[in-house]
Amino acid sequence: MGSKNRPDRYQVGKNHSFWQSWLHALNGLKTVVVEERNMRTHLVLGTLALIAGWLVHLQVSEWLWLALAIFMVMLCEINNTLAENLCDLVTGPHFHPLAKKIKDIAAGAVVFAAGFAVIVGLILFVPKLWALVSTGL
Ligand SMILES: Nc1ncnc2c1ncn2[C@@H]1O[C@H](COP(=O)(O)OP(=O)(O)OP(=O)(O)O)[C@@H](O)[C@H]1O
Repeated sequence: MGSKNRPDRYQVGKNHSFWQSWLHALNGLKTVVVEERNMRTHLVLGTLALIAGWLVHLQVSEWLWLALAIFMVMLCEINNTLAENLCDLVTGPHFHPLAKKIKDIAAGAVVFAAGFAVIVGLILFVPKLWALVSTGL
């Protein structure tokens, strides 16, 4: 059955099972990836950071910091998408100062988390790259 004909297409009540909740949650994540270019950028950068971590043999605690940084950015981007969609639902195509405030704050949270990720990246990778360069010289 195509997605357009699924019985839950116009569902407004509670989910009937754990699996239905799970499917809707996965669908929400897919929507963020498909609709938000910034989320795809975060995914690419996060993957590159994981590959870099594997190349420089991060320790377990370092992997945890890296994972935290990546997840924080993505969580904030998901939240940002949520705020954008809620504002668009309420205001439609019209300007509203509160919509601007909400969207700008949600975007600010992404920048804040990205700043944390940059700091974590610098702390983890700069010493290892420095050690590689200095042993290579
Ligand atoms: N209805 C509105 N009323 C007032 N300002 C708005 C409204 N919609 C958008 N804006 C302003 O335009 C900016 C961009 O809008 P929006 O967040 O929808 O686009 P976006 O390109 O998806 O943003 P992002 O780069 O954060 O993902 C907002 O941060 C906000 O400043």
